[in-house]
Amino acid sequence: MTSITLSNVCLDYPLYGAYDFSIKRRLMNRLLGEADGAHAVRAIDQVSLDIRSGARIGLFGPNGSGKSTLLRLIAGVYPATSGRIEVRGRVMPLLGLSAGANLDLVATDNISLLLRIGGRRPTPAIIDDIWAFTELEDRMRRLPLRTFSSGMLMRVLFATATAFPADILLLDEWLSVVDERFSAKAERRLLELVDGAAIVMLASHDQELLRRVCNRIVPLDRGRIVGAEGGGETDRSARKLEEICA
Ligand SMILES: Nc1ncnc2c1ncn2[C@@H]1O[C@H](COP(=O)(O)OP(=O)(O)OP(=O)(O)O)[C@@H](O)[C@H]1O
Repeated sequence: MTSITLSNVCLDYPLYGAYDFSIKRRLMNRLLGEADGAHAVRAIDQVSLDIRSGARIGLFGPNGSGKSTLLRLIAGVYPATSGRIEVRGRVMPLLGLSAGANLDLVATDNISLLLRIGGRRPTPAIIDDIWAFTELEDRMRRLPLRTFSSGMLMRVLFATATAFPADILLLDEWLSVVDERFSAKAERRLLELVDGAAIVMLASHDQELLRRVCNRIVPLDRGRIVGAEGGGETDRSARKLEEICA
């Protein structure tokens, strides 16, 4: 049974670097009237969620409310500072351009690496299929990813992450960088995966997209779930989205 359970989960990002401890920085803090000692920002604050098969969760909230961080916690990119996270099922995270890729490695090595991280064996046929989906020139296979434009990079990461079906899809504002034609093709592939997945979690500011895809909205603000969040049918959640956006 595919499921995601979070119990009182918190995540603090450490802020400190050597600069925070310098005399100059402390002096500046005094002059600006800021207190010494704030070395972490709490991005997720006591979040509890119980998500079962069939859930299409929309994470909604203002910039910095914790949507991306929550998805990264569930994907296992970050460990929780406190609380408990239990994920049952094969997870496919599409979390943005910085997640998972090694920009100094050539494109095909990145594809192999990402497949292995996902528990798949990268055969030449699988890599050929993934590359064909990107529609990029063949010579680019052997170039390091740092030489790719953000749209090209997104094509490679998207094609790799979506090459196989998954039980749980985690999507963070995904298709905004690619050009229109690839975006349409990618959306078709994504919608097929959404149909096949047991659980989908989508972070977005796009109310229309959330309305179309989700049957439950989790509104976040400053790392907390706000309002009377609860599971429910599409119409209840859609109404709730209207209320949240009002
Ligand atoms: N690497 C980081 N180091 C320190 N603080 C961070 C880091 N990443 C995010 N934060 C902080 O954590 C909080 C939550 O950020 P997060 O990116 O999860 O929000 P979000 O809801 O996805 O925002 P947006 O809608 O702008 O994408 C914010 O206060 C942000 O400043």
